[in-house]
Amino acid sequence: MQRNRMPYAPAGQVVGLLGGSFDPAHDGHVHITKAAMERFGLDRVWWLVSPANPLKTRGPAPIEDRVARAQDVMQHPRVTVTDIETQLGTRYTAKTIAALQRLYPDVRFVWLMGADNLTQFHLWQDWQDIMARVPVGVLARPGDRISARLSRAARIYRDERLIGRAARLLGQTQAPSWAFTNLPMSQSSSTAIRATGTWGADADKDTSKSK
Ligand SMILES: Nc1ncnc2c1ncn2[C@@H]1O[C@H](COP(=O)(O)OP(=O)(O)OP(=O)(O)O)[C@@H](O)[C@H]1O
Ligand SMILES: O=C(O)c1ccc[n+]([C@@H]2O[C@H](COP(=O)([O-])O)[C@@H](O)[C@H]2O)c1
Repeated sequence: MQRNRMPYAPAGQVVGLLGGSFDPAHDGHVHITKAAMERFGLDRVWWLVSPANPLKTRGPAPIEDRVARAQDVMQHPRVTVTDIETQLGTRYTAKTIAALQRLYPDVRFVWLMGADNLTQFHLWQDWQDIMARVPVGVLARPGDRISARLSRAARIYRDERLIGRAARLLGQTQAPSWAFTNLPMSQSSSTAIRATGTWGADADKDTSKSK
């Protein structure tokens, strides 16, 4: 893990940021990461294993455990699993992105998320500041394709959406801009894994989505 060490990215590269609880990481995360690199023209992706999602009431497993699992699951030369938010002392995405832009002024960042997060994106702290700072790449997720497209963020930023092949230029565009990509969808979810009782101290008690 890049513990106490910030990851490297050469000047001019486009780095996708996939923030998540990763409680635990699964093949759906791997699938959208590879798809995002290809569909959005990213040079690298950094996974930001979150100290805790501000909108989730359920406390996640210890970050060391989540990072270790994420590193087992995600092995790719252009993907780095990080605990950047713990190092920066940030929990809110807007603050994390602002800090990264200060630290890496020559790198272009793209925020990545599944369609379920676009649906509630307008509830995130300073979400319009995130839109103003970085292009956003959204990946289809089972059950959330329609609600994401009807979401408040999608409606407000309707004219800033890159359609079709233009999405490959996402990292080169000036924010606000965003793209939604359809892809063969993965049914995997951390909630489902926790429900099997194979992950986390309280996994067999937690069978419901805690968002
Ligand atoms: N199967 C999937 N398809 C598309 N996006 C996904 C998928 N699984 C996770 N994501 C996205 O990856 C990011 C991190 O997800 P997260 O760590 O919360 O996993 P999760 O499976 O959604 O967890 P939980 O079930 O606990 O809510 C989020 O932006 C989420 O939307
Ligand atoms: O900044 C916020 O207000 C905010 C609210 C909800 C979620 N997020 C971030 O969204 C990412 C996805 O969270 P999760 O729990 O769905 O994997 C993760 O990086 C969270 O920190 C951020």
